[in-house]
Amino acid sequence: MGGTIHVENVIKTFKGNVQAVKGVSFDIGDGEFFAFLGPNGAGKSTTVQMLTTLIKPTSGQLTVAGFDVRKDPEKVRLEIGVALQETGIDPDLKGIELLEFQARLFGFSKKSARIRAEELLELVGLTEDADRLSGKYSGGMRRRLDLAMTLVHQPKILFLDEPTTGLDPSNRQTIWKEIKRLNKEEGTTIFLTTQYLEEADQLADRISIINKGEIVATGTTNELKRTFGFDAIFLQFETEEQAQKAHYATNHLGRNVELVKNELTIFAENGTTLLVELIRLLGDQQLYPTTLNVQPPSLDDVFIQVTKEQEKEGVAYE
Ligand SMILES: Nc1ncnc2c1ncn2[C@@H]1O[C@H](COP(=O)(O)OP(=O)(O)OP(=O)(O)O)[C@@H](O)[C@H]1O
Repeated sequence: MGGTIHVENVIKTFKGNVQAVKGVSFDIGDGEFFAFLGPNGAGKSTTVQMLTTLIKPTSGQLTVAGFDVRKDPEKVRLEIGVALQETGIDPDLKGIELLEFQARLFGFSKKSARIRAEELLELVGLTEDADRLSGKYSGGMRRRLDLAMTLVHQPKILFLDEPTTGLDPSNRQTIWKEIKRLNKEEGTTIFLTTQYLEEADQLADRISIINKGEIVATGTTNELKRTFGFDAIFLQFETEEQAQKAHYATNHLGRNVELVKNELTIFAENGTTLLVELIRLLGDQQLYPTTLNVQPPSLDDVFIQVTKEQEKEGVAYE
């Protein structure tokens, strides 16, 4: 079973009949790096809280590392590490003390707790700050300490809820590097929620996007981009008049054509194939752009597309 997660038809209704999660299902394999994305209020935290045994589902099944979260929450807790948005670090304790304390909670002897604490401080680059009060740590240092705390008992699955929010690029890179290492070298299953789509794009094997309590897309980043994203062909003309003419000549191409002053953007499933026809059509009208480039879809485009389409049409993709 290892670090697997199985979620089937899970519903969570809060008091006041707020249905935060509406029949969500997904599977995560042992050692997989999974990113869970969605707009604010989509149901990400609620799902994470159910998986980490902090709240109970209204109905449906959640199995983490082979254990049912409802029947065996204690067993689940021993297999997982959880770093939530709010760090629960006591500011009046030193970095090393916090880690030793955490290790003792997981049954380490005094001596082995000290050794484990030192190992972890080294791992997250905080050895030199071991004896400083954690309350004096910077935001980035606190996040690294928080990550170290979740690793004390070598969990099979790590839940990371927005681990890099508010961090500068260099601290973000440090955290990314460590999470990547844990996943690739130690085979830790990672469940990541993040508002940085670029982070999910670079790190995750697979992504699910949740919107209004329902999963609207699941796949590798490439699959999602192929299915939901469009290439953007960007053209710039010398004058607005030329751009208007070009707009008129190419209006039927692609999915959508946008004109802003002397710039034209054509969105299409396969932009490179369309280029030949586009250049022919423009040539027929003696229209020659001063700039032309094709941009592949980004995960941002996918995100906007799947969360927007569902709002408009109530369509659910999977
Ligand atoms: N304890 C609660 N009682 C009532 N409603 C709740 C509770 N917790 C969450 N909700 C509601 O459930 C919905 C989903 O919230 P959730 O926190 O899971 O979203 P999220 O995707 O994590 O959002 P964010 O990105 O803003 O953290 C929201 O409408 C929220 O207001």
